[in-house]
Amino acid sequence: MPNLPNLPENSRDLPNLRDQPLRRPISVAEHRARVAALVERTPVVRLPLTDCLGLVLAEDLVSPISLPPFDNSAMDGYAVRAADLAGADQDNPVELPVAEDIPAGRTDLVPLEAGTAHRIMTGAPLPPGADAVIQVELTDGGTERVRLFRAVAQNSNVRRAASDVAAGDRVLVAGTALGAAQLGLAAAIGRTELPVRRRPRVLVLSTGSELVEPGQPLLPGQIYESNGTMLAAAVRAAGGEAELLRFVPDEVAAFHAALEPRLAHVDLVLTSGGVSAGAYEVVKDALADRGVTFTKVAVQPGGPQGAGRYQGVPVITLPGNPVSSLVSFELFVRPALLAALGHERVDRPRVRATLSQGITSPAGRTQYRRGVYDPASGRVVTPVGGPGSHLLSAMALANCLIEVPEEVTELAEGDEVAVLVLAD
Ligand SMILES: Nc1nc2c(c(=O)[nH]1)N[C@H]1C(S)=C(S)[C@@H](COP(=O)(O)OP(=O)(O)OC[C@H]3O[C@@H](n4cnc5c(N)ncnc54)[C@H](O)[C@@H]3O)O[C@H]1N2
Ligand code: MOO
Repeated sequence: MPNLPNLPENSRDLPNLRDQPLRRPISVAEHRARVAALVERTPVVRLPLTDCLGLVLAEDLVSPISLPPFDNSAMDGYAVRAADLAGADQDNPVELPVAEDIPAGRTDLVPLEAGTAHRIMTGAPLPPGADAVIQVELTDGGTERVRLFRAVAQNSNVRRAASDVAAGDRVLVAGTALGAAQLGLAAAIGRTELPVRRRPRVLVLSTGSELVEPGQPLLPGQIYESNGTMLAAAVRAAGGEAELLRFVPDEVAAFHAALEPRLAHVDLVLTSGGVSAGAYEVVKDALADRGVTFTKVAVQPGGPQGAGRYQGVPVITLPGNPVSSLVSFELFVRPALLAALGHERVDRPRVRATLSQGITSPAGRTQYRRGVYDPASGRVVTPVGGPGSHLLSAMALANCLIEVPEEVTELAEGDEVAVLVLAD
């Protein structure tokens, strides 16, 4: 019998569905704190700027140089002495000889003599003696002699050295998230590497004897493995490195054989499936009483959860239903990964919005319904799909989660709700 856990031959020997002690579920906040306490900050390393996007600066960044490093032109035009253009206008242009041509990148500076102009390009160094630049549009563009049709004030179109950054300035503080502008600034002051906390290495392990590799034919009872792809993407989007291990069957021995050789290389193990109340709960069977605590969390979706350390390595066990897996990643794992990287803000933006239609929610559980939030339409949020945790296509249409508090069982059209914004 392919792809089945070790079924006893005699069905009377089948394992029992688990006795579930009727313990009160723990709150979302409690489980979140439990997961957060498990995942430590990663060590500080120096990485090339190209590898730093989305990471967090671990030390203040001090500039060894000024920006701009030299006085330079803000326009394509002519470097002049403003006094030489006094009184110039369309009808009475001033005509000057063009003594030099200064493209950007020219490094030998010839002083500007009074009564002359240097043709100069944007970003090129201002010659000593010049105190203004007149843009080419206000001239006849001459190369030997130039007619200048406007007077200019001193310092016009001149970008002074150090007007952006002075040598010795602290340009970024430790804890800054590195996006395009911050990485651009680091390069502009001459850095090739930055000190950052390295990406947490996460083993994403999907269990389930029913799982088949996408692209292969499906037999009745089989489905394509999707949580691995999804959770690995979520890990990467949160700044982690994901190692993906799919198709671990619902057999404890196979689970251990797959997991153990990888433990030494990862900061966190993230499993999906095998944690609820069935007869073949491989993750629970393999890890309960070995450092991982399995609990019910008062949340929908994402009720059955586990967290702990196995052989010293943090393990978070997510439920197998795809929407449960991703919503619990959002609530519990993503904040922990961001904190491991040193991010100060680990939560999604939270906004108030108005429901476009009524929804219901189970008592005693915080519900996270998938929604489409449109800030342009007066902050309206529209639920997509129902509450079912298999409704992955609705999750793929959603850009937010609608939070319904534990004690609320019914909301009407027009009611105000809290929304966690996942994407624009
Ligand atoms: N008697 C009870 N049954 C269930 C309970 C309960 O409290 N009592 N909880 C339900 C809830 S809520 C959830 S969520 C699920 C969680 O179950 P498991 O974590 O054990 O997950 P599985 O049973 O392995 O799978 C659930 C579902 O998801 C599909 N799945 C699993 N892994 C993948 C994957 N990698 N890619 C795509 N799809 C996957 C799997 O085929 C199942 O359909 O338990 C409820 N039951
Ligand atoms: O809590 Mo389960 O995670 O809803 O389907």
